[in-house]
Amino acid sequence: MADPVIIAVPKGRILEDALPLLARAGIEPEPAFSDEGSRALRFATNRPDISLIRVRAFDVATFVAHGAAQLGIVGSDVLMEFDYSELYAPVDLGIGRCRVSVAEPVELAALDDPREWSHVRVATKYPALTRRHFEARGVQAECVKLNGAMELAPLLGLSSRIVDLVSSGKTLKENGLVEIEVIAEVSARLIANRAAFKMRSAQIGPLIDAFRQAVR
Ligand SMILES: Nc1ncnc2c1ncn2[C@@H]1O[C@H](COP(=O)(O)OP(=O)(O)OP(=O)(O)O)[C@@H](O)[C@H]1O
Ligand SMILES: O=P(O)(O)OC[C@H]1O[C@H](OP(=O)(O)OP(=O)(O)O)[C@H](O)[C@@H]1O
Repeated sequence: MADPVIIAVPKGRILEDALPLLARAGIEPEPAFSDEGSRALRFATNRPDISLIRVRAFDVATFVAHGAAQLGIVGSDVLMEFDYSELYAPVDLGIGRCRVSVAEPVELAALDDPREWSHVRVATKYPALTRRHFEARGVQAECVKLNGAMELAPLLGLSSRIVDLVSSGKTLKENGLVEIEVIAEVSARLIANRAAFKMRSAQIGPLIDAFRQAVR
């Protein structure tokens, strides 16, 4: 039998919504997969030709881009940050909906005019996306890379603005920040390694179709 197709799935918040989607696509992982307490990283499924790995959200794109996994589920925020040419993102899965936005303290927003900026210092998990966004309108962005808790940066003087994910807006509100600009809408995508998609189309093509059907 051909090697199993490996699907990389992020742990964290997308995992919960990804499980019903996998089930609708006919993929039932072994029970340990949805047990956050399990230390295993690779899991079997009801399909002997498919196995799953559970990795950090940003690493899903890396595993698939390098062909270590053939398919993956990842937020479009991650795809925009990395911009990997080896990835093909054929299906919008409609889960993990949020937006990438610029935010700043309420008091600053009352006086601020973003059209006058020529330079901005931003704390973010998305430095490439942020630089690209501001460059497009002639603003130089100096990014301080953080991996979480971006909302603390303005409170503690690390940067006056942040670029982060916003969904309900609760995190911004509780930290005295307001959204001043939406950079992009985000949702999770099914991604495929382009070379694997070409070389193993008989295995991977029907799986992509199964995900397409599952989101209908
Ligand atoms: N508030 C949110 N609402 C909806 N989707 C979100 C939200 N926050 C994050 N996401 C989506 O879920 C993905 C993973 O986010 P999550 O917060 O689980 O990762 P993380 O904890 O930052 O990851 P890691 O622990 O690997 O750094 C994001 O890339 C994004 O696409
Ligand atoms: O607008 P809201 O509904 O409040 O959601 C936004 C929050 O969700 C994400 O963080 P998450 O909770 O995933 O934690 P993290 O800091 O580990 O990324 C994001 O980084 C924001 O902090």
